Amino acid sequence: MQKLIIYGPTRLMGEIEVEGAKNAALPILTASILSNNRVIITNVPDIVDVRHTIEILKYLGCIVSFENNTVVIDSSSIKRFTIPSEYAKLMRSSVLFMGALLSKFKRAELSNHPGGCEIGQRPIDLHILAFRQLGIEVFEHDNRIICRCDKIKGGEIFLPIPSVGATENIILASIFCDEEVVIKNAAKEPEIADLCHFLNKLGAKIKGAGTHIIKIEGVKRLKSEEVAHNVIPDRIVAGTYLCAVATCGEEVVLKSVFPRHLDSILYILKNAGCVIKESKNEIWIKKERRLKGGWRITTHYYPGFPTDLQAPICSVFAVANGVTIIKETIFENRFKHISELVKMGADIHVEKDIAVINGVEKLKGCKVFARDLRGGAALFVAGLSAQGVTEVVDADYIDRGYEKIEEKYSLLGAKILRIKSE
Ligand SMILES: CC(=O)N[C@H]1[C@@H](OP(=O)(O)OP(=O)(O)OC[C@H]2O[C@@H](n3ccc(=O)[nH]c3=O)[C@H](O)[C@@H]2O)O[C@H](CO)[C@@H](O)[C@@H]1O
Ligand SMILES: C=C(OP(=O)(O)O)C(=O)O
Repeated sequence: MQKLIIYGPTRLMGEIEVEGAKNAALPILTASILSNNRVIITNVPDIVDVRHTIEILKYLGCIVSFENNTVVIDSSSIKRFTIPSEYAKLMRSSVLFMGALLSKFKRAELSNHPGGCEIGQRPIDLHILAFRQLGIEVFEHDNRIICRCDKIKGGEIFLPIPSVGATENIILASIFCDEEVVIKNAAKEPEIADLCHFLNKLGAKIKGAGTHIIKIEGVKRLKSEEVAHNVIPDRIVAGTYLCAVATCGEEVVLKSVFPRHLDSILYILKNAGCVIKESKNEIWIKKERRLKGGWRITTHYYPGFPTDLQAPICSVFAVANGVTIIKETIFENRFKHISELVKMGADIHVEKDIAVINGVEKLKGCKVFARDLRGGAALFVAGLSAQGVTEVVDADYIDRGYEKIEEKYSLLGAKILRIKSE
């Protein structure tokens, strides 16, 4: 078990490089099993979910190395098409191996419902319905999902919800489809566009990534040459830095970032009183005065306000001036950080999917429990700004998606100690 001890209050100053995106790296690493040659993926964050994905790749038979944020994968000796329960349970993105293995072997088995943070029910009904539309037989028994097909049919698949995972799984399963597959109401998240960019480098024919209509023209085979790909910057990690500066104050430059992926949060922070300047790959943020609350923030699919930044933005407005209302529309159980923020002195009330935040002057450090990845990040941000010592217990959740968080924030002046215990 990991604990982070944060000595607040902190003012954050300096420059920081934003790491590669977890939610792009995970599907890209999964998709690499389709390649006929070595793939070299750079800018891969060194986080627990990436380590787990590499374990799965090795279990399947791939030869994988991971050094200096670069993963090299040789999948020529891959022989298995089953993801055992202990791996499936580790993280949500284990479900994406279904689509990739179906393209590779026309068979796939996930021996458990995909795991990950408990932020809602997170069914996979849309993935399964879509697979069936592609002509794949899907059997479900207990939590096991077994898929097989002779070929992947083409056709139109309408998603009633623009699910990120379902969009990615359909794309992965359709690479060798007989006729064109058209996904309507596809998710538009930049991480999906990055996955498609990588697959096209491998030789797939995907058009429309980043829009609501994605078209996959089946190919007979992928190219045989080695492919390299650099993962896009993590907009949620970048957004968390922005929230940290907006909560604690002072001046930071984020480097290696795509500002256009962060429009929704930049809009709020600028209007709340942060001074922000952007260039192509950098964001400069300065916060000198207490921010103005009084906002209504609703989480939405991209390019709306991301659910993954809902928890960190709660910490920002917990200490702003005025009442801010936050509505979580994507996941049913994503307010677990609120009771912990209240322990730190925040004045927040939750009613179903709405959190009403009445900003207080200051938070005070105490012992708090991370219950999921971004909720843990929110407590971390709150701890940086709080008076005194904050102990974030179960920081293992944070390690799923933030690379060496205490080292990165120490570079900006934070004082943080990591304690590992059994
Ligand atoms: C690894 C990864 O990329 N994770 C991201 C991905 O998760 P994930 O791919 O799991 O999220 P989805 O976009 O699929 O989920 C959105 C909503 O659709 C529902 N749903 C989804 C699939 C399905 O078959 N049936 C169904 O009802 C979910 O319960 C949720 O309420 O997108 C989420 C929404 O931006 C982010 O919070 C996660 O960080
Ligand atoms: C919910 C998240 O991840 P996952 O879908 O992998 O659980 C997240 O990144 O905030």
